[in-house]
Amino acid sequence: MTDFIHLPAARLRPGTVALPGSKSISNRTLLLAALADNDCEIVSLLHSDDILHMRNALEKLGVHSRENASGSLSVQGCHGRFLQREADLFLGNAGTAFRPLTATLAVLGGNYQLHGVPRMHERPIGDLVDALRQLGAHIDYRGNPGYPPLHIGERSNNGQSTVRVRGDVSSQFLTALLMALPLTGQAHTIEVVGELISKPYIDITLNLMARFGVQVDNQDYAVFRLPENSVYHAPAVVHVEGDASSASYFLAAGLLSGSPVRVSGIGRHSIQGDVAFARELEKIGASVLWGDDFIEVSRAEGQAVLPFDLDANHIPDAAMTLAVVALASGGPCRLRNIASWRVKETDRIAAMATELRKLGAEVTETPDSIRIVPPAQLNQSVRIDTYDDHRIAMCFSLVSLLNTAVIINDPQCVNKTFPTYFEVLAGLQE
Ligand SMILES: O=C(O)C1=C[C@@H](OP(=O)(O)O)[C@@H](O)[C@H](O)C1
Ligand SMILES: C=C(OP(=O)(O)O)C(=O)O
Repeated sequence: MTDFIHLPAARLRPGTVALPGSKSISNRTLLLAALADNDCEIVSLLHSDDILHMRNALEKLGVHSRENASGSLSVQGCHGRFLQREADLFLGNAGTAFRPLTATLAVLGGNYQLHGVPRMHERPIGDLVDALRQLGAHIDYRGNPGYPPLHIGERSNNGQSTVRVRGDVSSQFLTALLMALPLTGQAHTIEVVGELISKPYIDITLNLMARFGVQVDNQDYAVFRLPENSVYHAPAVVHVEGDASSASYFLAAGLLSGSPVRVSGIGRHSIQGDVAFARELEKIGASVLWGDDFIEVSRAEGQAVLPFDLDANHIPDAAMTLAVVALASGGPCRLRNIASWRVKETDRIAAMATELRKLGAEVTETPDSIRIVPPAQLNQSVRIDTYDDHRIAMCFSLVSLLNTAVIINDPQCVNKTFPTYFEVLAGLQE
């Protein structure tokens, strides 16, 4: 039986949402804290499936952590070497756990099985495996070549000091390599082959590595140099920012409803590229207020939501929210340079096209873009399928702010990054 949530057409009151922690920062911080040569307290960590997969994996690898009365998590660093040299790790559909753990375990060596949900076994990892093999890593594909599940064995030698990795399928391969290479103790150069996508996620990686004491020289996102004798050393406390991709639903709600909606936990100094979503909203009619710890979006009376044509490569996750905003724009909209959508939780270009058409939009897809012509009037009470993709569930919930009731199938898929999403959205309603 399909579970679903019925969202009646709704109006919002002005309100504030305290964002859950950033998925990208939470999983990077957990791994770096685990590898550090000291202990670290992590504040405002995200609680969701993707983070549980990383935490469970680290526990199986022998990393001790403790939840404090305040809700923070203390992690005991393992000095760049896991106690457990054999483990079977189930990582769900968490790219930010699967890719970095693959690189870390391949560099450290051992006897490890890494697997996930069926969709994870369709998400490419070959470019990362090819890069790790240049370092002498032993990795076998246990299913289809180029995809999980993987077996990781002992590393045979120190391999090359210059490693080449493709950057045009997922930036997570480069992130994984960057975080793992300091564990060799040697100097390394990474050369990125092909144009790197999703660049702002590399900024998050480099920012957090620097906070853990490892400075990487970034030459135009094409060549990265890591110094020898690097050791991760944790700051006493790391505060995880609110999740900027999760913020996109509420910021869009501010534009669509016109009622001021504020998100707290991120602000003008955020290290997450997805805060650029607010700037894109500003270009299409939003009024945006930037604080140190909040972003607020509203729309002036009489101001329309405008159509757009955007290269969204820098904000692949938040761009899905724009695809739904397009329904309110009164004209053709296009999102370009988003080929990576096809290899994420589902084929997101195909899925968004199918679901937007149910609402009456005319949609054209290419291998790396989507064009959306909104209908004069949206179809009522459409059932949106979610393809086990949290972002499809969250972005289509915004249809309820367009005088249109909508049904979202299998809404529990939001557990990947935002388990309380529908309660928080309901809390903003009049
Ligand atoms: O490094 C990260 O934290 C992420 C990188 C992005 O993936 P790609 O680099 O595959 O686009 C993004 O879509 C994902 O949700 C999180
Ligand atoms: C692509 C995403 O997830 P992952 O970290 O699994 O790649 C996402 O959250 O939109």
